[in-house]
Amino acid sequence: MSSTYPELKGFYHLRETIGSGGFAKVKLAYHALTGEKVAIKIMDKKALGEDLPRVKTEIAAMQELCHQHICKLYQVIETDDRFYMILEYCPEGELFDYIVSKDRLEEEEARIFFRQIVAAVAYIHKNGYAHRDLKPENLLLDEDQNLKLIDFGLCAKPKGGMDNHLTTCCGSPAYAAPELISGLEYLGSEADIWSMGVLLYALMCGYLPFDDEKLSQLYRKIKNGKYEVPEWLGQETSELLAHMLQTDPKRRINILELIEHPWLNHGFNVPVEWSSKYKRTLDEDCITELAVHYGKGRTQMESVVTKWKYDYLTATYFLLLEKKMKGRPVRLL
Ligand SMILES: CN(C)C[C@H]1CC[C@H](N2C(=O)N(C)Cc3cnc4ccc(-c5cc(Cl)c(O)c(Cl)c5)nc4c32)CC1
Repeated sequence: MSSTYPELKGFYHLRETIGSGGFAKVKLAYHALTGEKVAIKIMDKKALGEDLPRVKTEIAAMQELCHQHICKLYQVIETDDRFYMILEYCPEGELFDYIVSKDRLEEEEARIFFRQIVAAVAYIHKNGYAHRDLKPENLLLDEDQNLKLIDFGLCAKPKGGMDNHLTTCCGSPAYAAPELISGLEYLGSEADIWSMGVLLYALMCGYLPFDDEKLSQLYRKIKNGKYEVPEWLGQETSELLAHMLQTDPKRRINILELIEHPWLNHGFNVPVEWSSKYKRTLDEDCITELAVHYGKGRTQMESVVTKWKYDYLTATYFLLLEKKMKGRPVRLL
């Protein structure tokens, strides 16, 4: 098998295919030095065709974004024919399937998930990115039922910052903001808020606020902004949704108001923790273990790791840190 993917031999032990998305195949694998599970997204350059830029966009974004509710990128391998992205493994799959399996979520469970989604989106906006394809299919569940945001292929980092407008119409139609589908200039942050409104509705209803087989009809419904409010939503949830699914982007709730919104904070005495739990400073124990393993001095090890080349060393450092955060021994095999 490893002859098919020679670049992985000795570094990762490949297992079964766990999913495929468009132009990518995702396989389960074990990182040889730590024994930790990873997901490897494998893309064939020829098959990518004009989607090649999306891969570069996704890689660049994920190398910059390091957050507890964003799927972690550990390593990138590029060959003449392929891209490999070594990613954080999320065994419970897509949030989409979880909602379908439960028909719809109770308010308390929806709130826990939505706080994690808002935390991830606040973090990427703070770092100058708009995701532009927020939907339950792009939110995965890890083994602790925590959400991890994926698929940054359509994200944008507007030149000059988030106050600058975008024009490309992209993302999934049912989650797309009215200004985005009208071909108008739009702000990525405002479009993401709309998509999160559709997401919250889908979490609590199990179906979409705007839906139609005919794309032109769907667009008309989105621009009209009218949707059904089932009685189980309750007053406060309906008000929040109305403020997120506001067709005028200038009157739509913004991310800072969203973080403070009473609905998000019901039963919580701490606001949404949107900053990253990953520290800027290197973890001593991980550096020590790496230095011993590679027979180098600590200082030399630190300077090599901080180059963040997203090579096998970067992956090994992050996976050692993962082991430490899960209370497992910080040891290389
Ligand atoms: C339909 N989608 C657009 C793609 C689908 C591919 C399989 C994937 N998956 C699954 O479907 N399991 C059932 C298992 C699974 C486990 N861990 C994963 C870890 C990362 C990813 C992942 C996939 C893609 Cl295409 C990415 O761009 C990124 Cl950043 C991350 N997918 C995983 C994954 C879920 C999404």
